Amino acid sequence: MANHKLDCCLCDQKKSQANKPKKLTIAEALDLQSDLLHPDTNANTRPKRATKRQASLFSCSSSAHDLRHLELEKEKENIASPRGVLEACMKDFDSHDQSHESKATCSTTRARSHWSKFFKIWRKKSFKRLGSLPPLISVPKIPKWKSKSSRENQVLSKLYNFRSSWVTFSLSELRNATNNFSDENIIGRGGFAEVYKGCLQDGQLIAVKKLSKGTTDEKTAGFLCELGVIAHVDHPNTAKLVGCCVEGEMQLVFELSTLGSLGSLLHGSDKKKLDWSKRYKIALGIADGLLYLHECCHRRIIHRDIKAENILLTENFEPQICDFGLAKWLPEQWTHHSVSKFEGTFGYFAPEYFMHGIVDEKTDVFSFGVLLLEIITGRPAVDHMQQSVVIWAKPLLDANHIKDLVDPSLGDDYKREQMGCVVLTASMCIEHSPILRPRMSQANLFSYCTVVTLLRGEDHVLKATKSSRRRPLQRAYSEELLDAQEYNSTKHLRDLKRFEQIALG
Ligand SMILES: Nc1ncnc2c1ncn2[C@@H]1O[C@H](COP(=O)(O)OP(=O)(O)OP(=O)(O)O)[C@@H](O)[C@H]1O
Repeated sequence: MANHKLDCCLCDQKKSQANKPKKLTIAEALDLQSDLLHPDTNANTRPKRATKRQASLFSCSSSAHDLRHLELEKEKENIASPRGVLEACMKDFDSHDQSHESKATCSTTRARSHWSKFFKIWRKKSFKRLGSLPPLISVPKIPKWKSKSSRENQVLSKLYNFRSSWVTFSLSELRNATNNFSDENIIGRGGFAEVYKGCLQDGQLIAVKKLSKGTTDEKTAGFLCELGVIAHVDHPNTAKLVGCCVEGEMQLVFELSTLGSLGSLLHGSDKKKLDWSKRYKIALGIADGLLYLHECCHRRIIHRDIKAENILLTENFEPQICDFGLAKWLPEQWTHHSVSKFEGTFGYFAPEYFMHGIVDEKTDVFSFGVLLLEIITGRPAVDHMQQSVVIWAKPLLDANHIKDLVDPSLGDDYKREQMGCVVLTASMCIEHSPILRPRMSQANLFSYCTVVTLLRGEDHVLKATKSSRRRPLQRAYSEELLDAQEYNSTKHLRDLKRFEQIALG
């Protein structure tokens, strides 16, 4: 699960260790982020770090842990978050058995009632196949006077009728599928999980994400968060959940993406497989997936960990966004979500997230811009010298030196017009002011810039956007914040210093 801390491993630990973002101290992270925000800033004006580094850096580690704990507690109480909804209803279900009255608590909201029924069925295991969870807005209001069984039947019929199904697996089924979780079947390692390749009895290839790292609380929280979000997600460019298992360790089962992650291809020995047409297809697909999460699905979802390792590739090089362990639902009326703890992957953090803990669509857009730079240049977000691709690329982007930006392994083998569109999109997405960054509906403009895309009939994004419940174009909180103050270099530096002080206690 993606509960990264700045002081812990910042990316998955796949066999190829080369070119991976490295473990950074807070001070190093601050320096890098300062560079990222101010490539031109004189080194003397950067936050000093030598003495701070000596200050026991990882007192910070324990305070971060405490903050995480606090955040978990807060989220448990917040029924607007997937974790909150799930846990509240698990609790309600427990108490339901002891007292008939407590049922009323759960039925105070349709959402909680819905989840409560779900858990009841799931735990009793009276059947194995469940419909994926319908969007909460579609759950019918059930009059309180109706009998319990009548209400249950209505909810169940909704569950059955809702789109594709996912399965509750037994541990023995997953053991059989993965050769008893043999090391040879491991295809990925993340901060909190090992991922095993497997094959079900009917021949379906699967990836089993076994949450084996972290405390029980962390594992449970990560499992509930990812399950709560992914159950609402259904798009060609998002990972496909097959089911889950709660026997032994908690496990999520996905369709196998045979080519693994974009990160492992782009920064590994199989880079040659990624010619320009594939890279372009991948960029378009990720943009479609992210647009769907932000603006077209039932919930407004901020992924919070868009990076090359979290983009899976099917055998046709169709990208699928995975790892929803950090994802947040934002209620419609919320301008943003604030976090007090930094989770995600260094090198992909938007400035306003790093400085103010602001999470909204624009923070994902920034990460998407970094990802586009990786696709164009073939460089990792942060290389083994801890150099950020953003800092490296910025002068070349500003001077429009496209030839110097392009991955040397591509040579001249790319379509100029497509490359121009992707470069332009990347440079817009990594603007340090979120106001200047496009939304995904705009970031996706590049998919309409080329004849190739139009010939392929990829107007589905436009259609999807039109047909979806369009939200009024609300200004993001980060936009308001930066509008209210002229965000200049001096203020950036002051913010950096303040953050350093908070981080170092
Ligand atoms: N469905 C899948 N098909 C193929 N490989 C997969 C699949 N799911 C995950 N992987 C591999 O496992 C790796 C880790 O998966 P994932 O990112 O979900 O784990 P995590 O513990 O949440 O990681 P992180 O530390 O990034 O949060 C991926 O980068 C990918 O290489």
